[in-house]
Amino acid sequence: MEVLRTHSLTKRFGPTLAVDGISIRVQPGEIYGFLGLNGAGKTTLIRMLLGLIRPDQGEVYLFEKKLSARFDAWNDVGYLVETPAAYPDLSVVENLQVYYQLRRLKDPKRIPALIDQLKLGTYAHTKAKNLSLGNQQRLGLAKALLHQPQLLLLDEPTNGLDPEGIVEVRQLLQALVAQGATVFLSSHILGEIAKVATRLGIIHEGRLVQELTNQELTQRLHRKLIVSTLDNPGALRQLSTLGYQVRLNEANELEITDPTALEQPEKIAQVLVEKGYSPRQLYRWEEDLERYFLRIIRNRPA
Ligand SMILES: Nc1ncnc2c1ncn2[C@@H]1O[C@H](COP(=O)(O)OP(=O)(O)OP(=O)(O)O)[C@@H](O)[C@H]1O
Repeated sequence: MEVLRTHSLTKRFGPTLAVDGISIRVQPGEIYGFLGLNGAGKTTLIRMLLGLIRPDQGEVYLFEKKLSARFDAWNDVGYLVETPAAYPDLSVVENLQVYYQLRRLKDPKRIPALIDQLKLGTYAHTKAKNLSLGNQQRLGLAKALLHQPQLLLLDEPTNGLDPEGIVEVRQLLQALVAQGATVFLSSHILGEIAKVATRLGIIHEGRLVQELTNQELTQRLHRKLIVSTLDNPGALRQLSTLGYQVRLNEANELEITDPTALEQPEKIAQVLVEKGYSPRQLYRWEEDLERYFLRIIRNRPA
């Protein structure tokens, strides 16, 4: 069963095509990370997944049920979209009590357990309007989790959190998935999302430009061996003669992209020493995630 599926989902705001024919499938137990720059269309997509805005075209299926006015599985969905809304003059506990009653929950231990889980204990009686952005986000997450939903739809869930909070949310999501939940979350930071998502969708200008697993992401990062000697043009000729893929970069260093050279850089060092081009420096360079992300969105087909 697919927990979430969209078919050619499209939304236009005047001249802006905010979401352009997006089809995605999310399986149970996945943490699907939806990644895009500001304005890429993430929030619009999540709002359509929640029925908060109506698509111009396409369909959404949650738990294989088509989203419509008759959709009846909202109790299985938890969400956090943009800055979480809370009753500003109610405390953290009171805010959660409102949602507890609206959801007709019957487990009085649930609220203290969540306050504990989201490390909101110190602020339990603080009015929502006086919380920091990070703690408002924690309260938003607590509300999303209150009814123990099977599917969580989270728009930028780490917004406003400090590095420790980001790690805690990551661990929390992993724990929820271990208990059987499925998560769909958006972010504009690949480095962050790559740490938690099992699969990634990259969105740019409303279009899904790439989908890949975390493993595929690691394999697709560019890697090269950077070498410098006292005579780089001479070393380049030597290595080319031996059949290596090598070039001089803008800094006049040797860049070797052969997989064999990357696996065994010591062989390159040995060859260069034998031919009289002793390396002064030799290191492996790996593309970072942000560079990868920018490369993918810039190289996309028109
Ligand atoms: N209600 C609206 N009216 C007009 N344009 C809108 C509306 N909502 C979104 N847009 C436009 O649609 C595009 C996608 O916006 P969206 O908020 O979905 O992007 P996003 O990826 O969530 O960005 P961010 O990370 O900044 O929230 C943007 O160009 C935005 O200006």
